[in-house]
Amino acid sequence: MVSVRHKIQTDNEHPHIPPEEFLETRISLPLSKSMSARALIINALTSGSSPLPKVAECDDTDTMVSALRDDSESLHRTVNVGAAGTTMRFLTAYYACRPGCDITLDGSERMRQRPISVLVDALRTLGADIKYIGEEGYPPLRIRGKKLKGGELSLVSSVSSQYISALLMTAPAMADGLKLTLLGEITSRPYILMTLRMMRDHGVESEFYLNTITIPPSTYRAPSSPREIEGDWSAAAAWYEIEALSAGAVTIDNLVNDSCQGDRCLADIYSKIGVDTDWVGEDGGTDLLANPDADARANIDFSDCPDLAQYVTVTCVMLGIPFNFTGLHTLAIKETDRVAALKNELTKLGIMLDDSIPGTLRWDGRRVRITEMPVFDTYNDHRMAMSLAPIALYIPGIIIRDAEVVTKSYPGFWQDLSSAGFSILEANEEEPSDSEKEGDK
Ligand SMILES: O=C(O)C1=C[C@@H](OP(=O)(O)O)[C@@H](O)[C@H](O)C1
Ligand SMILES: C=C(OP(=O)(O)O)C(=O)O
Repeated sequence: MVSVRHKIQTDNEHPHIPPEEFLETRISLPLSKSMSARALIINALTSGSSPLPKVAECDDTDTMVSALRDDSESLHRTVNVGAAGTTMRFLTAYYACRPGCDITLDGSERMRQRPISVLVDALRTLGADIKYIGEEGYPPLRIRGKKLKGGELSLVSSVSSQYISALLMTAPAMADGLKLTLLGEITSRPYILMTLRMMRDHGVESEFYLNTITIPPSTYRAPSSPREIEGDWSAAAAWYEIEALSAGAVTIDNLVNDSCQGDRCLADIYSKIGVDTDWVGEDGGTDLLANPDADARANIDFSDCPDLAQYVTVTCVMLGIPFNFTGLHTLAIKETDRVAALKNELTKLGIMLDDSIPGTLRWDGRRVRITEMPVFDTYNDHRMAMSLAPIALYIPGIIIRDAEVVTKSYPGFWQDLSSAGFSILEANEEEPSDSEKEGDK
């Protein structure tokens, strides 16, 4: 639990930012965990020695690194992926097509509630041997690896793109390759394109025409120099939020404009709610420049970029920008039910969000005055902690419980916030009661 303050003092209703307390910082973001996960799986599927780029240093990537490292030592074991959904889904397909392995794949309590049947059904149709150990449709899984037959398959694509990426990366090793027809709305499409692009870097061509992706049987080839893993655009969201709320000077060192990460659309989203991006900023960095619009209203579809929703929601409520967000149907099966978590936590700021239409979140701009210092819960979700922390710019002294959750994707988050001028204090778990305080005297 940490208490987050910033030098900027405001009154809650009418935030003001004294010029002498100007926020100025230069940040180097953690590397993309999505690119890292793909680089690691593709590298493991590439025969011979393949140079591996520098990957992210965070819980989700560490889990994947150790699972794949231990893979050469034992084919029969239990692998626990903790809270890493991408790792869970990618390893399921990886082990299913790895002849000779017999793996029990498990995760955190929450992972056991995150559905995986779309992927398991698909892999079984392609010839895989996978059994549910506990509840049907959810981890843990027992996977006995074998050469998969592959072939033609139709798949519901509105639940998670991770199932699709997992199948695509293992497709070249299938006897007949894979012809995958995506049914329904495709969620998180840019992540699928990232997968295909990184496969192409390793010599595997594919065709994505209308809603069908075709990958012939083929082998991955090591590129002469591997694609560098970029700074994480999803992690940049906290800094766009900080810039929007502080109107300070935030420079980011390692953002790629022509990125293969779909969350690059962050720059476009924030240009509509008050932050411009100057790509050729100070000393080669990217400068974020607040450009507030008093009449802004935000209508945003998050189906291509679900990981940005929490940051943009908190930004809008703090800036008083009414919104209508759509494409949020997958948020219920992430680290927590993110819409429910946002609704709960923002009531602590006197804000009522409306999620009566499934997959949407709306706010009409009204708030009621709060009288208590908010103590925020984080629901084992790194993005709850990171999106709520910037509220300290308006309400110094907020408390964030279980602040260490950020290590899932951004272990240096609190350190980076400190260097930007926030003061992060360890808060006592239990406030002393009045009688205890009396007794101390
Ligand atoms: O493939 C990936 O690297 C990811 C895909 C997205 O998940 P969904 O496809 O389940 O939306 C995203 O939310 C997740 O953080 C990372
Ligand atoms: C949803 C996320 O991760 P995962 O699905 O990999 O657990 C995330 O990082 O926001």
